[in-house]
Amino acid sequence: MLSVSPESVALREPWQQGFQQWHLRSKVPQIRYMAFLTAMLYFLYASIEYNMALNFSEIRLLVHGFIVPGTLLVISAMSYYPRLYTWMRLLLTIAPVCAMATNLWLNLGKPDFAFFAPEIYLCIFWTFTVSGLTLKYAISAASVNVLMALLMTVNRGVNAVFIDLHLLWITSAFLFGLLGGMVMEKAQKTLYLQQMDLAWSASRDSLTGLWNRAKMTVLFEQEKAQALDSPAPLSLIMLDIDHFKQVNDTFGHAAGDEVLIQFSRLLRDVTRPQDNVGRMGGEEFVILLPHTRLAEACNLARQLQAKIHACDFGTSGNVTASFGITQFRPAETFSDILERADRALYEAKKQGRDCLVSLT
Ligand SMILES: Nc1nc2c(ncn2[C@@H]2O[C@H](COP(=O)(O)OP(=O)(O)OP(=O)(O)O)[C@@H](O)[C@H]2O)c(=O)[nH]1
Repeated sequence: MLSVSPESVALREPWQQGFQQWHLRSKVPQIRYMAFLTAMLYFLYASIEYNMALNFSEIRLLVHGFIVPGTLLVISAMSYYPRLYTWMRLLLTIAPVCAMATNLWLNLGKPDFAFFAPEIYLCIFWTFTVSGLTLKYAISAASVNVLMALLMTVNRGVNAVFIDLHLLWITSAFLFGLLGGMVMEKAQKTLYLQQMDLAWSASRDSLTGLWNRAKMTVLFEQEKAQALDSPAPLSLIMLDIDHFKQVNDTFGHAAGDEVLIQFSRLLRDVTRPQDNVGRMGGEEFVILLPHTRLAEACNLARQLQAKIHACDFGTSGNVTASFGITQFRPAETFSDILERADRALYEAKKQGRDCLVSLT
């Protein structure tokens, strides 16, 4: 069973906004198929009504056989076009209200009202659990419907024997519908958070919270596409803490971990929001710098070096790092640019560490 830790939730930025977008998207297939199925059932409803030779049978045929299913089929078709989603939801919110109003208009005060009353209850329940509307919209539409049904039927045109049952069914439809809608939305929220949790742990280094190697590869591909499109420069810094083995050997593995965490925080603080900082493993880090030339990357590396010098890493005191810096060449892969940065870093280590080497 997956658990959603508050820490990772907090690190995931404003997830509510992400959830709303994800939730709306996840509802699209439901809206598509349920609108289609409901349209088919309305065709059936219209044909039964027509065969019963009721009052207003032409109007019933027009409403239940054309207007309502027509609207539902339009909603179903709109689900294929993302740019129409706002209109699709609006229509879907209005549709049950129109269906309810039409039912009351056609049947209220008639002796056979009770035959057609189930559509009222079903409509309320449908809005919450079947329609595909999110809870907020479903509550709005169902509340309007309940108010309308109550105002129009209580003391007006509904048989006194039937009224208590009528009220019971309206209340039940609303409460069961609301409960169903709430349970579904809660389940989807949990699912979304679990999905986010999995995505988070699959892309992050668990010790430092920086991007891991796999995610850095993906980010590189995205930045590369943008760099080629714009076109714009893209640079990379590879840095490695010097003599880190000694930190572990002298102060213990826990102190070494603390240095890695603090070092990562420093990298995040000094870099810009658009820069991607990753831990490639051990005490080796990579920073991908979009819209940055080699000379600018060297400046940033110098700033980092100064911050590292000035930082007190607790038990372990001061540490230094070596830097390999390079700029992206069109058509090269992540392995290619890493290999060049690694050569520069090796050279920096060879030159005595705590220094920068750049390779074009
Ligand atoms: N505490 C801690 N240590 C780690 C972690 N991952 C790797 N190490 C240690 O990092 C050390 C890296 O040592 P080396 O590769 O010899 O590098 P170095 O001592 O920094 O030497 P230079 O890079 O040549 O300056 C090893 O002792 C690893 O055990 C980690 O997650 N936590």
